[in-house]
Amino acid sequence: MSAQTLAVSHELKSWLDSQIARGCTAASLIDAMVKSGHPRPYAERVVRGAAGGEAVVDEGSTADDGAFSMMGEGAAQAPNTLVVGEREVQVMFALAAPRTVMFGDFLTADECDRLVELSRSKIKPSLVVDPGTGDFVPDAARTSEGTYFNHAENPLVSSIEARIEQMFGFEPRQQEPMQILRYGVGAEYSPHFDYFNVNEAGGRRQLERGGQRVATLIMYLNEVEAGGATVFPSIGLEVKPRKGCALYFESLDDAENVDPRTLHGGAPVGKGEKWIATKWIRERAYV
Ligand SMILES: O=C(O)CCC(=O)C(=O)O
Ligand SMILES: [Fe+2]
Repeated sequence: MSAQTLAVSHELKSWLDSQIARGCTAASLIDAMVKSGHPRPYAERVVRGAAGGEAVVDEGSTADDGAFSMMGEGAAQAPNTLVVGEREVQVMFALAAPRTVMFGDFLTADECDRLVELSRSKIKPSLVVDPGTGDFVPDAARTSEGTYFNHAENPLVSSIEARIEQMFGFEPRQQEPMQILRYGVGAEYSPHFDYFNVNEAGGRRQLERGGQRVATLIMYLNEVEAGGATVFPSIGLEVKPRKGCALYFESLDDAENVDPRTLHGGAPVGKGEKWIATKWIRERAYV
């Protein structure tokens, strides 16, 4: 299976074929898939492929039960382990709204160590998007240091980008470049939204670069001795960093509106340091 091939279960494929044969529109199929828990970008790509007569189904794929898309089937039926290419990713917890899922073993310990190693020499104080201009500027609310990797900058980054596509259906070009953050003792990232505010000039400027941020994946690269949780104050959720785990959340609700319940931040580190890699996902290709 190539990195670009989407995993589609045989059940989903036959359901799509039967619905298309009945004359259902692509839009209604996509809506039905979203209602049953599939991420919308995955649904759109699968349906577009199916309607064009080229539904992507891979007979030999071990991921053919749909990776993340399988999780929409309800807690009792949803698998606790997702097979993504050659990896087995654990589902640690799942919250329905805002859709938030913690995955274990998303990265290997070795992948985490290599990302930290490659970043250590090039990190600088972190920037945030200026609401007025849309430029990236330093900010007291974000006392971490950071750097980033361009798309496919090295084979490790490429393989993580491909894994995100296989797991969630987000093509690499929809993924912003991978951001790396390091927080020392006391460093934090105050609660914020990852989505852009259409009422601010800077937000509108960012929206021109591939649309809204629809989802975020925060990958934890080390064990933090104390503090450093990712906190969601509006819903009372606190996620402790665990090396190799990845926290996924969707910034848009089922009606495709930005969801203020996704307010989140990085709590101050109490002891040790905290390293994360973040992928923000756009509606369309990031330009
Ligand atoms: O440090 C954290 O846990 C949160 C990071 C974050 O919010 C982001 O990268 O957008
Ligand atoms: Fe964030």
